[in-house]
Amino acid sequence: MPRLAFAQSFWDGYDTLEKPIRAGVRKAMAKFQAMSVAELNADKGLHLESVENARDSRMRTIRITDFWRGVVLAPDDGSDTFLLVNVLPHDDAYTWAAKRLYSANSATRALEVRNAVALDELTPLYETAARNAPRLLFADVSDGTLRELGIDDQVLRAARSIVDKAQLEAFATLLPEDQLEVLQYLAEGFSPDEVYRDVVAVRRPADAPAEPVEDLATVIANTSARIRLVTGPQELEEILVKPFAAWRVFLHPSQRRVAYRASYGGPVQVTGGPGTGKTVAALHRVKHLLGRSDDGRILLTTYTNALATGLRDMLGLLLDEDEKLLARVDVTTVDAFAHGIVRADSAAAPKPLGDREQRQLWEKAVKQLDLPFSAQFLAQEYRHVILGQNLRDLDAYLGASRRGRGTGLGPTRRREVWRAVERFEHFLRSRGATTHLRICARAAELLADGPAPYAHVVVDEAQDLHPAQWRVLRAAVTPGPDDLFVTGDPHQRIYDSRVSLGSLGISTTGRSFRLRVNYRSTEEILAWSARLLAPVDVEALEGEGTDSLAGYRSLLHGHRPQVQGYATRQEETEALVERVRTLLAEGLAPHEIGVCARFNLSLDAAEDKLKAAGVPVLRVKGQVAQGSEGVRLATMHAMKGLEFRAVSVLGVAEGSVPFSREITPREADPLQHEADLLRERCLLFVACTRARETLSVSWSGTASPFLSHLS
Ligand SMILES: Nc1ncnc2c1ncn2[C@@H]1O[C@H](COP(=O)(O)OP(=O)(O)OP(=O)(O)O)[C@@H](O)[C@H]1O
Repeated sequence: MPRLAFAQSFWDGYDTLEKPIRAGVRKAMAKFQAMSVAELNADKGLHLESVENARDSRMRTIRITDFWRGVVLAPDDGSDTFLLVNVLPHDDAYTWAAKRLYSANSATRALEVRNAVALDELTPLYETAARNAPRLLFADVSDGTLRELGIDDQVLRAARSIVDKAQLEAFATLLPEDQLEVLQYLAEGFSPDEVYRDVVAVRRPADAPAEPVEDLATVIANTSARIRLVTGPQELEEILVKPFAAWRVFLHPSQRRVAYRASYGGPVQVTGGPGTGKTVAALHRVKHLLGRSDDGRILLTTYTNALATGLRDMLGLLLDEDEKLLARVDVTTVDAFAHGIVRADSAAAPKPLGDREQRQLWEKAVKQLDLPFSAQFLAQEYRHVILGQNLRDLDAYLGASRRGRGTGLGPTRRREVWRAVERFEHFLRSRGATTHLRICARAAELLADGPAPYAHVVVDEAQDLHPAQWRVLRAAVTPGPDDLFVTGDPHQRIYDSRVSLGSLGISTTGRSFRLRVNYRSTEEILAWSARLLAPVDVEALEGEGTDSLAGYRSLLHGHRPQVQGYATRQEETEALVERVRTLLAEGLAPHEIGVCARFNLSLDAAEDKLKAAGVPVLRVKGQVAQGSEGVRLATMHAMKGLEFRAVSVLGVAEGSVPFSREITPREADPLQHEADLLRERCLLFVACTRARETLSVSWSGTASPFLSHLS
C-alpha cells in the first residue's frame, strides 16, 4: 500500500480553498490510502498523470475537481511514499509543477524544492550585473564551505551573483528551503560554524550515513519540519477535516529545538520579533513537559484574559482535547493567579483599583500633604521603585537605588515621597481596596510560605510583566531544572515595565534562544514595521543590554503597506469603509479584518460608519465570543497577541501617537520622557505587526512624528 505525505506548501494554501475543493482533496487522498500503486496509476477518477516538460520527472497531477488539480511527487525508485505538494486551478497546477525541482539537500538530507526554471533564467542576468558590482554578498565564503553547508551547483552559481541582502530576498521564493536559510544566516553575519550548528546540524538526522541516501521515502522521512507523513485513514481524516493549524505539526527547527529539548538546567528565555512563533513554542514546551511525568502541574500564563482564553483553546487543539492532560495545566494571567492565591488565604481580600482611580488617590495625597510632586510622578515612583523593589519601609526606600529614574531625590525628598505613599496606602485600606501589583506582592509572600504549587511555569508575552508579577511566578515553582520557560519580545513592551530577571532569581544565562523567522506577516509588512523602531534602542527582555531585530525575516511576500494621510477625520473614515468593502469583496471573512486606533473614541466613528455601510462589526474588549462574525475593532493595546489577514491602523497623527497626555515632559524627568515615547512607539509597532497580508496606516491632519523617517 502506498504511503502519503503532505508538504507544507500544500497546507499553506489549503485553508483558503473553497469547501468543494477541500472535499475533492479528501476524496482523492482517501484513494491513496486504499489502493495499490498499480491501482492508483490505473484509476480513471484520480487520473494520475505526468507533467509535460517537467524539470522533475517525478511530477504528477491528480484530478481534484473539474477545474482543480493536485500536484504530487511520485516515487520512481521503488519506494512507496507519495507527496502531495500543492492544489491549484488546472492550468496553474501544470505551470507550477513543470518548473519545480525537488532534491535532497546534501548536508541536511531533507527534501527541498526550487523553481529551477526561474533560477536558470535569472542567474545569468544577475551575473552580468554582478560583474560591475564593488562587492559580492558571499565573497568571503569559499565554494568548499558553501558546499559543506549543503549548497549545490545551481544554487552556488546563483549565490555567486548576489550583491546584497535585497537581491538575496528577491531570490528567496526560488531557492530550496534549507539552502536559502543557510544563505540568509550567512548574509546576516553568522559564521559558517554557527550556520552549520543552527541550520544544518539541527535538521541533519543524527544517524545520517556519510553518503546521502536518495530514495524519496528516506528523504521525506528526513524532512519532518516541512512534511507530514500520514500513516492511517483516521489520521488522514483528522488532519483534513479539522481546520488545519500548521503550527501543531510543522515546527521550525529553531522552535523545535527550544520546545523539545529534553531538559534545561534552569530558567529558559525565548525571544524573537512579532509572529516568530513564540506562543507556539511555549505551547509545545507545555506538551513536552506534560509528557515527561504523569502528575506534575503546569502554570501557563499570558498577559490578558482574552489571550489566556485563546491560549487555552490552542492548547486543547495541540493536546487533542485530552482531558487528563489539560486538567494538569492552569492557563491564566499572572494577576488572576495571584488573586486566587490571596483569596484562598482570606475571603475578605481587598478589591483592585484601576489606573484612573489610583491616579485620583495620588492627586488627593498631593493636595492634602501639599507636596512638590505631580500625581503622575508619585504613581511612577511607586510602580518602578517601591513596588519594583518591594520596598516595605522608609529605611529601605532611603537606601534604594533609583536606577532608571531621571531625577535625583535626596533624603528629604524621599521622606516626602514616603509620606505620600503612606497616605495613598491609607486611602486604599480605608476603601477596602488595593492594586493588582500589591496583590501580586502579597501572593508572592503567601507562596513563599508553602510548597511551590507547580512543577513548571511557562510564561508567554513576558515583556510586560512587572517585577512584582515575576516574584509571583518565581515563588510558584521551586528553583531548579525546567522551572521557568519564558517567551517574549522586548520590542512589544507597551506597559513600561523594567526588570532585571537575574536580580529576581531568574537567571537565563546560557539558556537564551532567539526565533527569527516570522510566520505571520509578509516581508513587506515586517520590514516597514521594523523601521518604526529603527531610531531607538530596546532593552533586552532579561534587563541586561539591548535587543535587536537583526536577522528577523519572513518568507512570505505581498503588497507594501499603504500609508496615507487625509485632510479630515471624515475622509479617513470613509476611506476605511471603502477599504473594508474591497477586502470583503476579495473574499476575506469579516473576522479576518482588524481595525485599530490609539483611542476607543476614534473607533466609535469607524464603527458607526462601517455599520451604516452594512458591515458587521465587533468591538474587542476583553474577550470576543468565539465564532461571532464581524470586523474586529480594537484599541492598539487590545491588539496585543492578536492577528488578522488585514489590519487598518487609524489616527496615526501628531498628538495621538504618541498620545501627548501620556508623555512625561522632558523637563520633569528626561528618562521617563524617553521611556514614555518608546512605549508609544512600541505600541504602534505592535498594532502594525498584527497584519498577515495587508497593512494600512492612516491619519488625518499632521502625521505622527513616528512616521517622519518612513517614506
Ligand atoms: N511552525 C509554524 N508553522 C506554521 N505556522 C506557524 C508556526 N509557528 C507559528 N506559526 C504561526 O505564526 C503566527 C504567529 O505565531 P505566534 O503567535 O506563536 O507568534 P509570536 O511570536 O508569539 O507573536 P507575537 O509576539 O507577535 O504575539 C500564528 O498564526 C502561528 O499559527
